[in-house]
Amino acid sequence: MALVKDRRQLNLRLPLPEHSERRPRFPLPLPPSSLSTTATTNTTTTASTTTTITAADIEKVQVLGHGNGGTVYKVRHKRTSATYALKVVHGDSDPVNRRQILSEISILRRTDSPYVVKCHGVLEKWGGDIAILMEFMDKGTLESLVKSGVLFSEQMVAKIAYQVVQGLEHLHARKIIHRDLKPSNLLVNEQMQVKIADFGVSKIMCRTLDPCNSYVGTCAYMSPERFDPDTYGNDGTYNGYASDIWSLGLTLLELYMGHFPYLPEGQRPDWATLMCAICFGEPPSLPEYVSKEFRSFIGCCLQKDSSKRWTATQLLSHPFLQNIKG
Ligand SMILES: Nc1ncnc2c1ncn2[C@@H]1O[C@H](COP(=O)(O)OP(=O)(O)OP(=O)(O)O)[C@@H](O)[C@H]1O
Repeated sequence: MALVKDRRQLNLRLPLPEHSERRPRFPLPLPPSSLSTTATTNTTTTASTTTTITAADIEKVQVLGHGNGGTVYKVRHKRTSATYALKVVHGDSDPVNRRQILSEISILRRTDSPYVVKCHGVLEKWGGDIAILMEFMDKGTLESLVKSGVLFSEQMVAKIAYQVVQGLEHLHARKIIHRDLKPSNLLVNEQMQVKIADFGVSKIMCRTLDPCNSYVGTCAYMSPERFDPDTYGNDGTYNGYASDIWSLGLTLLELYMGHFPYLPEGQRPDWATLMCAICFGEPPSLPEYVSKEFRSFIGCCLQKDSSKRWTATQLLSHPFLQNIKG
């Protein structure tokens, strides 16, 4: 069932990465590749095949969206007619944005999961720009579906939850923390496959529980310990893995409720009020009529004390996700 609703857009970003992440300055070499990307400028090789794709092989079809410092295009491979998404960060863009796309490339190259958007390669110089060739997700983002009025049933939320938790388990096993999980960073295709995307502010942990005290990502989906590590974190630091799980809980709640759960529908967010609600208020909850499995699953994600929050691996065995086929 679809219901068109007038929705407000949350855009509460704290865009500056922690200081250490702003160095070194551009120009930077491309991160080492585990894909079979060629060294040739303007050339890339897909991960799954040995076909080499050059910039001349693809043509832009349309703009899909704009992110921080970059543009995502729908592109077509001229010979095969295969469709891809091409994320381009422009040559003259802010060094922070260039650093973020290099970090995103590095992370995408470490991942190989049906639940994480696939990187087919990197076009090192597309007219002076850096571009990532990705699989094309034809239904856009979960945010765009919510905004268009799609109402998600409990069953649909469970199917989405299963896929995102699988994606998070894959990332966390590789010590990758997403740090900006939200409906606009979850891509969907016609088969309702959901994949985690946008690793611009993600972090690869050197040690399992490295301190991770940076305010990056979107404030609205940040866990209490990211605002107040002393109260809700572990020895004044925060566990980034657990923080991704909090963002997952809020995201699923938003899908089901049709609006950002901390605010009544249509109310404009106010940063200070929101931060107080996250840190000092009770976590948002589901209406009474939902199943006990659904309520429990959200409760396991939205534990204010990060040490009580379930891990991605634990969530995969939660009753809410049983009987869901991947
Ligand atoms: N692989 C893809 N397939 C289809 N559409 C995509 C794909 N990747 C991105 N898009 C579209 O392009 C838009 C911009 O994506 P991008 O990752 O650059 O930034 P964002 O997540 O919207 O913003 P920010 O980078 O500021 O967090 C997305 O919102 C989505 O609509």
